[in-house]
Amino acid sequence: MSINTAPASRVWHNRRFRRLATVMSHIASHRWEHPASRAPRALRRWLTHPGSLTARLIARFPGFKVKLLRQHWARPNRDELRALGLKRSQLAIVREVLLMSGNTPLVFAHSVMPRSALFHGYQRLRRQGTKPLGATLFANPKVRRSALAFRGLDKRHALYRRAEAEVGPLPARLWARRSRFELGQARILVTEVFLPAVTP
Ligand SMILES: C=C(O[C@@H]1C=C(C(=O)O)C=C[C@H]1O)C(=O)O
Repeated sequence: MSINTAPASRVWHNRRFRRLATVMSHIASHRWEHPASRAPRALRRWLTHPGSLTARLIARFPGFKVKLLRQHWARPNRDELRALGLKRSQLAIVREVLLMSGNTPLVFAHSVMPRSALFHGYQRLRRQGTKPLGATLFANPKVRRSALAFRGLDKRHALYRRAEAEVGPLPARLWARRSRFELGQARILVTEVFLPAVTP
């Protein structure tokens, strides 16, 4: 019977390396990334569509409507603060909607609009109501959109849990995209979580 005679230090280093590899792969699977290559093929065209998601949904689904869930002052999630360059203490208006086809939810959208953006550039968004955000943003030629970033979401992510709270049980993994809409110095962050009905 061979006994593992590797010096204790090498065993320790292997354990440490395995732990580091586990942490790195956890971070990697929880990073917003640019290629949507890991997303299901059927969803990739939706995820990477550069234009208005509202317009694309209206073209493909009957009875489009925006169900406003809430639009309130709140503290953005930690990864949203980073994406908008905000400090932890800074509040923003958080707008959450379901984009629907009749009574079927298609997308859970979560938009973060910092106070500075609402008073310097995006004044009209304070009273957006059930008018799709995209109708306002894409109508303004001065608005610039950042590159789209993508990630898979599961129960560990706050936006997965919010979507599930609104629409009920969901598949274990959803795919989302997000981008910044910039108007001069003003910027808002829009995240769209795609629900199963988008790719029936
Ligand atoms: C940015 C767009 O606006 C859509 C409508 C939203 C809303 O009304 O809150 C939020 C995100 C988008 O899915 C778009 O149509 O691309």
